[in-house]
Amino acid sequence: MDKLMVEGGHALSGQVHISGAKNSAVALIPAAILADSPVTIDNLPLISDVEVLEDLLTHIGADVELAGESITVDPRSVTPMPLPNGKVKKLRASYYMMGAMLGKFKKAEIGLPGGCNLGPRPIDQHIKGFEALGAFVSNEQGSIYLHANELTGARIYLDVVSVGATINIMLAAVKAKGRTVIENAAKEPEIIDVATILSSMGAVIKGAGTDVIRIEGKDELKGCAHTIIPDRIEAGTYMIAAATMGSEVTIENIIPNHLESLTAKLQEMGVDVLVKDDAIVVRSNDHLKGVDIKTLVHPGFPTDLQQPVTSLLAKAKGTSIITDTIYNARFKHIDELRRMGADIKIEGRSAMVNGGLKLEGARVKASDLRAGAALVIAGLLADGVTEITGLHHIDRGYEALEDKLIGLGACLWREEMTDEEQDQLKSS
Ligand SMILES: CC(=O)N[C@H]1[C@@H](OP(=O)(O)OP(=O)(O)OC[C@H]2O[C@@H](n3ccc(=O)[nH]c3=O)[C@H](O)[C@@H]2O)O[C@H](CO)[C@@H](O)[C@@H]1O
Ligand SMILES: C=C(OP(=O)(O)O)C(=O)O
Repeated sequence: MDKLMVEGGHALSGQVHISGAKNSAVALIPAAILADSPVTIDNLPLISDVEVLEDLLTHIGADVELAGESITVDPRSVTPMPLPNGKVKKLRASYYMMGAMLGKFKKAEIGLPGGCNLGPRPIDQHIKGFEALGAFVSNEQGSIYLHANELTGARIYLDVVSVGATINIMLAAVKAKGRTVIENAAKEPEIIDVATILSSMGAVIKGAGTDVIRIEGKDELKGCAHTIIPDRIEAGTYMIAAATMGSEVTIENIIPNHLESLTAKLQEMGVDVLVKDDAIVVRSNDHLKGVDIKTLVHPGFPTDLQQPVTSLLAKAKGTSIITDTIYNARFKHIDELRRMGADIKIEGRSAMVNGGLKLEGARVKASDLRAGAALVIAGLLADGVTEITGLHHIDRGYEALEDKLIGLGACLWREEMTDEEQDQLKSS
């Protein structure tokens, strides 16, 4: 088991290339089994969530071939084999195997998903959607059992705007008889990406990216080729790192309007942000001021950038309040930032950051993916060396994080943990 050592104080400059979106990739790979012939997906992020999904698809009989950042899934031998806990627990998005297998086979047996521990993450809206399409759903001993005699299109109003439920219902509904309408649907760019691949397979989907999505089910879907959109959260993480430590950093291979809410907040703080066609240039300075931020569904400020941006707010002078309206317990990074000298208090769903204090390197633990990103950014800023454990969380969602940061001039490296350190980590 490794820990990440980050030596702070090095300015960042240069270009960083952004990978394909994790939250698209993890839906597109399960979607591939809906086709009757091979599906090729390009711009694949090389992250552990993707590796686990490849294993899950292989386990159910798909022929999966990887070539660099391209994956080809031949779904012709796939069977509705149960996917119990184990690998399924390693990521959140294994829940997309429910929608995809229900659509394909009218049955599925899948362990409850894992993913970042951000407080309660129910899947009641996914289940409500599957039931509306005609599935019988039960939850026994940590697994969800789904089966349907027939899937029939339905009108489904989501009580909570949910990315996962919207996509999962789309995956099942493309194979249902007749029309499905999802109301109060999520509008994140990854939903449009899923609609695009399903449309390339021959599905008819209208309204993805708005809060009403209409789907005409099809008996057969064909193979296709698809390129994943850039990862707006990875891009946002590098924008925040650049705003924290950058002289001039260009974030390349992105769709800038996916990042408007972050761009606006950075500008409000006094960061110079130049938006180009497929890149953003971030120039920082030492006179940043604190701002208030509220996370919202897209196109609002993404909850997945709430933790990384907290490290930047710790640098900015004055008080900032950051409120997470999506997850009320997404604050496990705060204790660790405090260990590094940050002055942050939590009140309900908000963190109050008294910024402008010096941070010192410390031993800290990443409790989840974006907490890890927050600690790396704090480590870049802090005096001395920060030791970060819990790297498996970071590896779920950031391709080549160290290489990309080293390319910008940061100083960081992995070291193997001693047996004693591993024991301490397990008992903490
Ligand atoms: C793999 C993936 O794409 N993960 C993203 C996805 O997670 P995920 O799809 O799990 O998040 P949702 O959009 O579903 O969750 C939004 C909110 O709705 C609640 N909820 C959700 C479903 C449900 O059935 N019932 C319910 O109450 C959740 O607890 C949460 O408070 O969107 C989140 C919100 O943008 C992001 O943080 C995650 O990075
Ligand atoms: C919360 C996240 O991921 P997941 O939903 O996969 O746990 C994230 O990407 O920040």
